Amino acid sequence: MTAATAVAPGRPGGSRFRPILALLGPHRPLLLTAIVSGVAHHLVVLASAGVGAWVVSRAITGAAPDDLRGGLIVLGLLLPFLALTPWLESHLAHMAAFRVLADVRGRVYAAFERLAPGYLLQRRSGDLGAAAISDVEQLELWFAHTLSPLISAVTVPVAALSALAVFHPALAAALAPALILLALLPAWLRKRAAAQGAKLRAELGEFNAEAVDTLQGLRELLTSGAGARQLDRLGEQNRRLLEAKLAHGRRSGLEHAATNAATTLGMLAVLVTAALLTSAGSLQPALFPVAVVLAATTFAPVIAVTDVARDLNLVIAAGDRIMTILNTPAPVTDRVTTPPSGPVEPHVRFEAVRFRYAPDLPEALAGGTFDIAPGETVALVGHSGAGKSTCASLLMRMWDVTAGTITIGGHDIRDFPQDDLRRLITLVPQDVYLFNIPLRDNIRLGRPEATDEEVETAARAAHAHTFIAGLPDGYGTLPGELGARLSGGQRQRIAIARALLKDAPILIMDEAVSNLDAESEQEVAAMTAARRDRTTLVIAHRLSTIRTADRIVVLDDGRVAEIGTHAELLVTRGAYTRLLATQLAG
Ligand SMILES: Nc1ncnc2c1ncn2[C@@H]1O[C@H](COP(=O)(O)OP(=O)(O)OP(=O)(O)O)[C@@H](O)[C@H]1O
Repeated sequence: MTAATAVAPGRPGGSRFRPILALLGPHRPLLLTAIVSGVAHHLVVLASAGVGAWVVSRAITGAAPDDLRGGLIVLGLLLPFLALTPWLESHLAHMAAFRVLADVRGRVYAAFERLAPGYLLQRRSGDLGAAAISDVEQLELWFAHTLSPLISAVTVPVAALSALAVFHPALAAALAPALILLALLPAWLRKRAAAQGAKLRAELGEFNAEAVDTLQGLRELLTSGAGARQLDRLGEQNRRLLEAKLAHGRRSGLEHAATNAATTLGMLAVLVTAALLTSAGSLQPALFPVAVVLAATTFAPVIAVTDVARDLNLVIAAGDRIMTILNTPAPVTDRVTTPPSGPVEPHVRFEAVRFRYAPDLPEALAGGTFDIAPGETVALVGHSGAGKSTCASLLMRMWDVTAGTITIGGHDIRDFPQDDLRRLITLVPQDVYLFNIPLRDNIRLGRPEATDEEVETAARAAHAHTFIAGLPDGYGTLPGELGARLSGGQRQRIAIARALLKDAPILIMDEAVSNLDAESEQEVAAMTAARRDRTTLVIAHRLSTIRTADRIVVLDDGRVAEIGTHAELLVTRGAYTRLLATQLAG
């Protein structure tokens, strides 16, 4: 799925905002108070402008100072509210917005974990980064700068129109068309705006993904001489992003110009009507400036909201992308809350396991049955795509089997809560990811409470201590500082130290395919240490690992072709022998 297709289809009308509003959660009262303050602010501005204009027009038409006192007292009383209400609105709206943003960020990252890895594999990490960071940031526009002005933009014109109607209905009638035009403008352009917003956010996500890809693969690009080509791809994506931004800007500019035209027309209409009414004697001369000032003040909240409304399409698109992530069902869910009672024997069994990654894809596993007895090492071998990694992923419940069962100690793995299941299993992957925290904390990832001594003991057993101790900062070294200076083997030994420290009874090892020739004695020794007394499933590529395994399961196109020891399988001269001849390194 690309970023573009990850965007949920547009929903009509106000329902487009409902999911975004639902993100408010417990911060609703805070935002409501901000909205009330915002509306109060605009009404106070309207009232003070009207009263001010009235006082001025009375003064210049020769009213006695005593006649002005009432108006001046009202102005004095309104003054503190004029100062206080905008501050309250901005402060509370930002407080609510930032809290919502923090909550949503947390929920998006929690969703990443819940969806891992099935959904994440289908989306590019740069695009996910965009969802997690910039899409969430985009919501600030809605919560801090849109909701309150939106409500003011409705209430203030209603109040102004009512006041004008009291002066003379014709004044209200003169102002109404411009206000209606302003209200309809965003609605007219909404469809185009929504499509542009979705496209812009999607192109931004794709650009992020492309940029992250380029940075992550910089070494490969340089060594394969593909740097210029990748730069072209990045340039092409940049051009598409620019086009999306320009289209968005063009519509935005058009909306801005139309807003100005409607405002000017509305002002003119009120001015002309008031002049005609005054000269006809239907409006007190003192109310002429009041009517004009009221009309002018009415437009301020409406213009403020049309200004932000121009970018609302981006908020909707960002909200859609976030909701897509939050609403995607997890590929695996807990069906129990407690694990089976009593000790669990680390005996793993795959029983007629069938699995396909999606209903329209062929079966990756088509009925595999095999056992790994407690303490036994089983090497899973087979050609590329035979289903080895799929077996490991299913055992860790990254996905659920389509048919058949996987059991540990006789219990279906679906009868364990996922956290309990993963406490029983540790994985040493092919590509070890090291977080940019000290090596010692990288090692204690699975057991944060482990002491420094325990970390060192695990590192010694994994034959990682000598090279770590040789680094200037030893166990305090940040992997980021090391850059690419750690070899694949060293990374794997750190992963083995992690596994040893976690001390789970079941171990899955995904042996590195690369650098088979560079296999060091230390790595072999580390692997042997990790396997000792553990039920071990090795996705094996090295002949030395395979030969020392207790049993070998040969997979062929998702089926178990043969099971036996190295010596036994050599005798049968079947799939294993053919595999040895063509693929396995010694
Ligand atoms: N996330 C996925 N989505 C769809 N199909 C997948 C996915 N992962 C693997 N497959 C497919 O499932 C089949 C088994 O793949 P798997 O990765 O288990 O093979 P493997 O034996 O581990 O291969 P290799 O040695 O190359 O890693 C292959 O046809 C592969 O293309």
